[in-house]
Amino acid sequence: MTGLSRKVPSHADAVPTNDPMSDSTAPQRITTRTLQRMARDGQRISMLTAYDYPTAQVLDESGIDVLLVGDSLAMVVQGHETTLPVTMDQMIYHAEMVGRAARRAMVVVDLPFPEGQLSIENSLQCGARVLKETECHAVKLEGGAEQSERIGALVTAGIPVMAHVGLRPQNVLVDGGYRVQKDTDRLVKDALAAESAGAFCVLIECVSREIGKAITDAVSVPTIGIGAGPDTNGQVLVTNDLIGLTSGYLPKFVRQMADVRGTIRKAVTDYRDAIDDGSFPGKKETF
Ligand SMILES: Nc1nc(=O)c2c([nH]1)NC[C@@H]1CN(c3ccc(C(=O)N[C@@H](CCC(=O)O)C(=O)O)cc3)CN21
Ligand SMILES: CC(C)C(=O)C(=O)O
Ligand SMILES: [Mg+2]
Repeated sequence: MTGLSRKVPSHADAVPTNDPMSDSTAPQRITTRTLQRMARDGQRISMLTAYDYPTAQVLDESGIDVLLVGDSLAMVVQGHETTLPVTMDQMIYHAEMVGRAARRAMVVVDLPFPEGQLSIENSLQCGARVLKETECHAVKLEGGAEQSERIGALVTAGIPVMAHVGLRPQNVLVDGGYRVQKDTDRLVKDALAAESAGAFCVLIECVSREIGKAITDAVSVPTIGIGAGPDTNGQVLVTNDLIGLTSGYLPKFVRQMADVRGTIRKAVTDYRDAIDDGSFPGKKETF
């Protein structure tokens, strides 16, 4: 432990305001500046994926700082083998639900394959759709140095960008699988290029602890790791992995903190058994 502490904020921390147009019970929204201040003050940033309204609501109420409408929804919600099939329209549909639910958290939306690889103008259109059609606040884009120009154009247009370096799941077919990334020089260069281009934060996936620290030391924007060790400014996981809703293989970096599949299975089999033996509906559930 490093003695760093993490205040768990809640909706009770709402900042009162005299503005009659603003909801005085609303908690103060996490922004790009909040994240930068947290990183500077040594306060760790928590981030999780969210794909729907009720889940986003409970994550937001629990004090998670950043919600990610990840393109992992292709795998954990849609049941695809990779993140490649999910479309921009589908991302928008889920981003609408998550944006509607989040009151305190900043909400970031992945640009799905291949929207972050086509023309810069196309990426601007996608980023603008996220800001105009959903109540979300930023986009995330896989890539580093080679994405500098695109990141710059998005930020200039008023669209905040989180860069995603290290393992890039949208490259899985080229790479032939998900591998820990080892090229320190290239990874540090990617993060520095993303920062210079205007990214407000760098997400680092699947690298050694040493590389996670080297990147965090090299850049002045916050870093958020997934499988990047404990020295990044924040951590992110796929919520379904965290709560035990994912079936099958879990990456080494996951800590499964609950067994929601088991909880649902028990509720559902209890329900089935209660129908079976005639005990449901009982007196209390009958008019
Ligand atoms: N459910 C889920 N969780 C995730 O974290 C996740 C997704 N889906 N989909 C998109 C990407 C893909 N991710 C992955 C998937 C697998 C590994 C993996 O198998 N890693 C190996 C390392 C192999 C090596 O040693 O190079 C491991 O052992 O964890 C890593 C990241 C992270 N993302
Ligand atoms: C794994 C995280 C970082 C992500 O990009 C996603 O959920 O799509
Ligand atoms: Mg993603």
